[in-house]
Amino acid sequence: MTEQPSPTTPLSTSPTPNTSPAAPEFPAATILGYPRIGPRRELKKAIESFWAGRSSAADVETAAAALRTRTRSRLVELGLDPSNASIPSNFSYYDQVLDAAVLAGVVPARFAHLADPATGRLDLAGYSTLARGAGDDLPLEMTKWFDTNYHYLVPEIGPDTAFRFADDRVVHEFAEGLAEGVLTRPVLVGPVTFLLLAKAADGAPAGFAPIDRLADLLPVYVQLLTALAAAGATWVQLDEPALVSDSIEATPERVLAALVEAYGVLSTELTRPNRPAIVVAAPYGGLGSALPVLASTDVDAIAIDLVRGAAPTGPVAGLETKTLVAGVVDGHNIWRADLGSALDTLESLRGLGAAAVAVGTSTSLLHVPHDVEDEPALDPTLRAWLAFADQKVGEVVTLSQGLTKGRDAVADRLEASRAGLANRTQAPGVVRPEVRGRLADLADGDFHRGDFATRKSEQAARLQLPPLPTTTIGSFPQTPEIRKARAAHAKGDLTTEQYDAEMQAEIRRVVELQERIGLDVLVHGEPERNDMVQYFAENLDGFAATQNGWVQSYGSRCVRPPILWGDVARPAPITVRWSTFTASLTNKPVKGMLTGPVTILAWSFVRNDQPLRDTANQVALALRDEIGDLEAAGIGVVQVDEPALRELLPLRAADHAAYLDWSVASFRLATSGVRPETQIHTHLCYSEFGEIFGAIDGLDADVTSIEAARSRMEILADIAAQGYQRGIGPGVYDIHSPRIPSEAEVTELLGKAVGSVAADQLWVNPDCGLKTRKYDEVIGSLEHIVAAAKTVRATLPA
Ligand SMILES: CN1c2c(nc(N)[nH]c2=O)NC[C@@H]1CNc1ccc(C(=O)N[C@@H](CCC(=O)N[C@@H](CCC(=O)N[C@@H](CCC(=O)O)C(=O)O)C(=O)O)C(=O)O)cc1
Ligand SMILES: N[C@@H](CCS)C(=O)O
Ligand SMILES: [Zn+2]
Repeated sequence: MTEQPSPTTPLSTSPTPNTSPAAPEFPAATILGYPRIGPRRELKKAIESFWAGRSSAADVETAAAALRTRTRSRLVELGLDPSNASIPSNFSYYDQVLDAAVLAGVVPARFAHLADPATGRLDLAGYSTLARGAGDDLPLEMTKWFDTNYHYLVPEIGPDTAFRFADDRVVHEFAEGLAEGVLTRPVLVGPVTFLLLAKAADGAPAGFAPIDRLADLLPVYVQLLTALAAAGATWVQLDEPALVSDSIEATPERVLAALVEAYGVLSTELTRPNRPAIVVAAPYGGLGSALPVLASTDVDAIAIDLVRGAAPTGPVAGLETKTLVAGVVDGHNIWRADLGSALDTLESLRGLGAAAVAVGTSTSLLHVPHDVEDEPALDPTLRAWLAFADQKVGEVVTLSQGLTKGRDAVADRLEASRAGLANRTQAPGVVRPEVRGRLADLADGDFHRGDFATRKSEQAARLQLPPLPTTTIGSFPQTPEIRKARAAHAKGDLTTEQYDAEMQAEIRRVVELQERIGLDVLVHGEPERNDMVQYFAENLDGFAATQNGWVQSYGSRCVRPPILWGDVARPAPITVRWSTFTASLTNKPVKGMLTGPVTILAWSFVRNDQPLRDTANQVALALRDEIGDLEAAGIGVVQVDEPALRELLPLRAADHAAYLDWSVASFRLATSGVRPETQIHTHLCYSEFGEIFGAIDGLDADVTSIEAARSRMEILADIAAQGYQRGIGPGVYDIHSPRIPSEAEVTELLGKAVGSVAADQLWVNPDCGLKTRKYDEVIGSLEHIVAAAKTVRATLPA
């Protein structure tokens, strides 16, 4: 964030014809992006230290620059060419969509005072405030990035938003690479996706959509491309994943028209060498009808996802002037590629008539950990089946050599790939007959509970709850002490007995706190869990956990997705001792807490050798046994979280029904073995749920808690309109923000809720778990929630 960008100049209204000289050759091997957080989460540590006031913005910049240097030199070492734009420059301090907003000066009015009045630029503190909020000023909304566990910040755009080229960090980082002898390829969110992912700013007239502002935004991209060309960039990558999704709030015609307009302007308004050559990348799925449209524009290369999407079956008009970048190496999962069949695919693409075919990854490698060689504790047999980001770079390089020099040139690596895959099918644990037998014996009755009315009255008699019962979603703050204890236990500095005693002490504190605040259904707070998926994976057969396999989930927050490699079974009860210990501390009902099968799959790297339905049902059977044990131990309420139910929804509408069929069935398989008086809850968050409302109903949970605070309960009207009968807990406290909602605010939200759904359906709870919050925020918020529930209860007819 150093140099001054040039002031905005208006675009001429009639594009000049494209008279550019031929584009420079696209690199034969590339990746669409590389992890940004660092192999030891260096960026997370640097930025969190800045937020905590322990270091300066300059310290963060030093750490970030070191990370970028390391990335460039590592990619050269792995075989990418430093001289031909094969190395992406895709750094971000928090999120690439936020970066695009900041680049274009899209700062919501509530944060406008943070920007430099002359340039519109934000410093690191201002940039962080957009992401994290300040006082009563809410941060940008965060939501799922396509069907991944990455989350982006949603830009707010209105009819009057002034676009300007406000931040040239991308240019600066390009120049930084060049100074080190590496000609990188800057990567940005493309203009169409940027606007399609944005939401209308508050106060925008009905019917306004951010994509209506495309013509006003494009001059910023023109200026950016000009600045990049002046700095020496030969290629720029514009990511347009919105093109592969049907869940975008615009008609397909509108999206395609925007595509033509955007790339028409960008490729003809400027002629090379006044702009870099443009590669448009479409990760996460097939382009469908957008491919011929994109091919008809003057962009210079198109990167397609051939892991999720299929190659076109015949020549595509317009491709003859473009490079087709074939994403044959999976950027989204960690299995080693079948190099032989990838080469078959690459060779077949020659028939499409493209000017050249280059080898790439299907998506950015943002979604996979850095290096499998950094996992010394992994079983060597399993390790040989895996490719993390660094190994995928090697695969891309090998494939490009195979494509250009012939298979003989890479025969040894093709053979190693084949042998690795052959061994995978034979290894012990991959197929367990007893698990397969149990699945084969399932009958329809295993997926259904009895009727809801009976369940409702039996549960009411057992639980004796007041109207508008209050509860939380499960986790309480994961304090540094808890994390330190877990790290010490892992190192052997704390015995298991000592560790368990510390966790029990934490549970005792959490129970006392909930009783003091007056919550109705208590939780144990999940202190013993490093993560809601990893913890279960560590306790189930068929999974492996990593030590350093961190993947960015949002901002500075990371996860270590487990590797689901074999048939899944539960060797012993997992949560029962924690829940029964909790129940022994209180007379109030205690809610057992589990993660559901779909979410366990969504947040793991899942085996790709059998249908997801079968893997989900294996996980579901393990959970069904766990729920049975909780019930037998006297736990009357069990919550099975499915925050990722919406995340795995396929991007193409045609694939929805099949997905919802298996995902809903796996939840029901997990939860339908209980007696009517046992209350099953589920919890959903991090997404818009309108599209899958029928599936939520189909889960047949007695109570569903759902994110709603930020959208001010809008979802409830839909729920009521659909005749939903079961319990519903719309979140009244946005846990993504450090802000403590006032009692009056929660009372107002609850008042709205009782106006939408029947009071006897309504539960009162936060939006999500409290693990990322601090105790001082949580205590105040929960006190306000309980007080508001009491106030609204008093208004209900007797
Ligand atoms: C609910 N969400 C989740 C998603 N995905 C998951 N897999 N899990 C989720 O909960 N997706 C949607 C949402 C939002 N996403 C996230 C993702 C990540 C976090 C989060 O808080 N991550 C933590 C790391 C959690 C973890 O694994 N903790 C471990 C290790 C902790 C650690 O860093 N240890 C230190 C040593 C400790 C010390 O000495 O102080 C180390 O290893 O260096 C644990 O607790 O044991 C994060 O910090 O990023 C939240 C929501
Ligand atoms: N039970 C989990 C759900 C998060 S989505 C928690 O409370 O953290
Ligand atoms: Zn949640």
